[in-house]
Amino acid sequence: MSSTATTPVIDVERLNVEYGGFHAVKDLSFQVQRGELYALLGTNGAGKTSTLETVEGHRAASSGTVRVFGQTPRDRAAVRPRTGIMLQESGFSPDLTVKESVRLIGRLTQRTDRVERLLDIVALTSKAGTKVSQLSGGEKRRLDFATAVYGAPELVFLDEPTTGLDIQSRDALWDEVGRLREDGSTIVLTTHYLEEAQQRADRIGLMHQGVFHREGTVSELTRTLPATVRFSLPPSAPDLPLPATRESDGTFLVETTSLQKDLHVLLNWAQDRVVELGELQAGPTRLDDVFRSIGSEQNA
Ligand SMILES: Nc1ncnc2c1ncn2[C@@H]1O[C@H](COP(=O)(O)OP(=O)(O)OP(=O)(O)O)[C@@H](O)[C@H]1O
Repeated sequence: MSSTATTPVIDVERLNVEYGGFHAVKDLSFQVQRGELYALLGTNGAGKTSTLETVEGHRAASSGTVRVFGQTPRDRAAVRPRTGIMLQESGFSPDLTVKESVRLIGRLTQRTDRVERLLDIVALTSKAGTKVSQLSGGEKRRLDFATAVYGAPELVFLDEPTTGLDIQSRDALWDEVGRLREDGSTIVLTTHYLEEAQQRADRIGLMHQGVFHREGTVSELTRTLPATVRFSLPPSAPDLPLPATRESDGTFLVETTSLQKDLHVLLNWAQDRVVELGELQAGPTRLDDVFRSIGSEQNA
């Protein structure tokens, strides 16, 4: 591969963000490659917004380097036309209509698109002439998304994009993200909905107190923690074939790093001894568990 092909879309080297004496982001380094969906996740106050604002060019780093498309994001003229941004708080003028707001983004970014196409994606066609101030919270989020993906930018930042959206809107949003990715766009996502990140992210940076607690693919992050099997047993059940702990609600919990094998052992045992496993649930480690481990590792 040529060096251009391997140049990351985002390259952050030893980024520090300080507010007065408070060190919010500490020597953070990461890269996002072209076409990746990278999720920046973390506990409250971890430093995600501070990091994103710096990468988006809205905030100067205290030290370290940030490159977007190989250039400094502070050079708005170079980076803005190639970037779509959906912030947590929209900055629309309340007096503009939905259609005018989308058009304005076209002028600001110098990208072209069909306003009708975008309004259709976010189901705001019937609200095209409505003022932004008269939209519901979810409709404003959808308008934010429409403007972020206007003109299919090469890089799209989605800051908690699905907060407050109904299921139809979420599905439509992820469909459009899928289309953008097919065309090679790079997506940076923050969300507190861990399932979304687990399903969709290629890689995750999990921040805590200004540093990465973990970084990697979903399976790299979850691999270090056991999967779980839960079930209840009738009172007279024989001894279990593998170690389990009894929870306060009477159910049994098996923690395992070999989910398939141990589940097989358990099911065979139940079949042979005609034992009914009630409320049986088996599942791989979830990102929630990785998040919870942040607190327990600290307390250990
Ligand atoms: N302007 C500021 N002045 C002083 N401290 C700040 C400022 N902005 C953020 N901080 C602090 O820096 C830390 C990181 O904040 P940041 O908003 O980057 O976190 P976050 O990961 O986005 O959190 P959340 O998930 O709660 O939105 C927090 O402790 C916050 O209180």
